[in-house]
Amino acid sequence: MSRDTIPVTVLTGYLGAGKTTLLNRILTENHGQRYAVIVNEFGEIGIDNELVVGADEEVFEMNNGCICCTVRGDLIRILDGLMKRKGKFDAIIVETTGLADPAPVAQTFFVDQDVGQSASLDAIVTVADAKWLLDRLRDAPEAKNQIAFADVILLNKTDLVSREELREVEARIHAINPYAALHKTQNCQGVPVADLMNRGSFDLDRILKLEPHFLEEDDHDHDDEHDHGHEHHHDDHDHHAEGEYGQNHGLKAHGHGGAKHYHDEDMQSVSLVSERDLDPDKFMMWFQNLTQVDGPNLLRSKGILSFRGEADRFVVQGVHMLIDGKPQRPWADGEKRESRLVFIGRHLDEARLKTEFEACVAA
Ligand SMILES: Nc1nc2c(ncn2[C@@H]2O[C@H](COP(=O)(O)OP(=O)(O)OP(=O)(O)O)[C@@H](O)[C@H]2O)c(=O)[nH]1
Repeated sequence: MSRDTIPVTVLTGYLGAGKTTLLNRILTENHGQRYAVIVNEFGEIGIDNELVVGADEEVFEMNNGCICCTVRGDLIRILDGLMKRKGKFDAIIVETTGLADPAPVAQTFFVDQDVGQSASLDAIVTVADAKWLLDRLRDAPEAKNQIAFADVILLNKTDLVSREELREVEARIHAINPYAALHKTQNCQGVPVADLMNRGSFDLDRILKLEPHFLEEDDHDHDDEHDHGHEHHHDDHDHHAEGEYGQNHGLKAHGHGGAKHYHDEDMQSVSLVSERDLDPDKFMMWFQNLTQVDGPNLLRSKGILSFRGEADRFVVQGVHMLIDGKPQRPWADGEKRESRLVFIGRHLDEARLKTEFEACVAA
């Protein structure tokens, strides 16, 4: 890696695995580094940037689209803009949506000339959810690429699984990618930041074995141009890891130049906003019930809420039916008190969610 280039860490992992938890850890630890942070979200209203701590860092939002498709141009523009302010930060962290395939994001640092001259991909760090990863490897195409392309993997949420389950997930990860450094974590703790950042661990040769066309220039825009055929790639090499990686049968793939790229087209997001305060009891009862009943389809929910009579903003999080809620910080003077909630999942009934959310407004 050239000394003149800014190292970039791509933080990936499926919905709700713990990316923001890790990002917050990195930003709050005393390591003397200054980071510029780019956060990409699938929902149209930004929640993640509000959950990132550390007022010192500048956080650039990229909402309403997936970084590896429609908003990849935004990534290039933000990176170009950052490069004009070199010297103000030591490294860049890009947190992708849980639905992003990291391949085209990584590719940006090699095929875009301007970006490649000033920034270099240091590592792809993937946070994997010990509880849900095996399910997602079965039904979510992006999850497998996130593991396959990783240089470092945090197998997180070890508290939610038994030792046997953990061993099984670990074996599965190892079968897909035996090269990545694997750390087992709870709340992404315990791995020194120095093991994650500025390691120069991105290994282009390995990626070229996975994705022989990785360095080819894009030959069309980054619009959602999906090829509905079945892709069977990487069948031609013999290592067991890549052999397993190649079994993405029946998934919808589209290309960015050479890099094939998988996407779950059924995934949708619903964003809800209320300018009127919510009733905490009504909301929590609805949210609990919804996540229990619709949990299998509701992969991720998160919101920042204004509860009637409460001085603090309230943050709710859900990954399937596991939910969590806590006060965050007081609403600031002059800050607009509004509630924002995002659901990401399959077969979501937007009209119903909206009606039910509105019914939680305090009387
Ligand atoms: N039980 C448990 N919960 C965790 C752990 N790590 C994170 N969480 C919780 O999981 C939820 C999702 O964590 P995030 O860090 O927001 O996950 P994310 O990957 O950034 O989520 P998206 O950006 O929406 O894909 C939050 O409620 C976290 O508090 C863990 O090790 N154990």
